[in-house]
Amino acid sequence: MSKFTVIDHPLIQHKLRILRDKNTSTKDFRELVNEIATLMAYEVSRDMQLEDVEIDTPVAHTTVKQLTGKKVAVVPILRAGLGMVDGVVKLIPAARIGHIGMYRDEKTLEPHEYFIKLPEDIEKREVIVVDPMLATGGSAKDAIAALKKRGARYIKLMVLVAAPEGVKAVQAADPDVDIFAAALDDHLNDKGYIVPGLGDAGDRLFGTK
Ligand SMILES: O=P(O)(O)OC[C@H]1O[C@H](OP(=O)(O)OP(=O)(O)O)[C@H](O)[C@@H]1O
Ligand SMILES: O=c1cc[nH]c(=O)[nH]1
Ligand SMILES: [Mg+2]
Repeated sequence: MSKFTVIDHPLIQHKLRILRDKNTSTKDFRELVNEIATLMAYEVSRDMQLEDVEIDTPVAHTTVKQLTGKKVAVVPILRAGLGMVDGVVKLIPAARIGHIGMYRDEKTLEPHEYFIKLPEDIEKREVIVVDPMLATGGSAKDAIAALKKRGARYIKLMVLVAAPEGVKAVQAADPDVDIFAAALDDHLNDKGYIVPGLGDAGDRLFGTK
């Protein structure tokens, strides 16, 4: 079974409270999604490997740590995942970016893939899939399956708001994929929206409704 971690740092909780408010503007919503993504990336990257290297400071010769190991690819699930990319890249500037386009049919709640473009060496990279919302889990599961089909092996999923249904579904389908969320909400309503949630993340990010 994969790990499910809620990163409930006070700064994240405070920013998420503003994000959830229906009166928050598109401009603020966009900024906050990126800010929370940056704070979460700090924790999501905690297990990155380090190696010892020797350097000279102005005062002495010493052994220090530097990053080694796998390079990173950030893969947003379009559209809403795009809102988190800059926030993650702020901390991991050398990351490559892949894109997976996915929309959820409003009636059936089934996900449909409409675009995919990944870094060529995706099989060697640690992949951080980003999407603000994990609802039924259908979109995340299909995105992960599309990545695995193309060779990706080291995958993490980072979301802002998760529903218990979505966490369970991804853990069952992908026991190798650790999930990180800023909050675990209560349930899904009959339209597949997370309750209390924050509404339609894509529409709020891009101002389309
Ligand atoms: O867990 P699920 O039940 O699959 O729902 C979650 C998905 O729904 C939203 O995308 P949406 O389909 O609204 O597309 P958008 O990002 O273009 O708005 C959200 O950003 C997730 O990708
Ligand atoms: O609550 C939800 C569920 C799916 N997608 C969203 O954007 N919000
Ligand atoms: Mg949407």
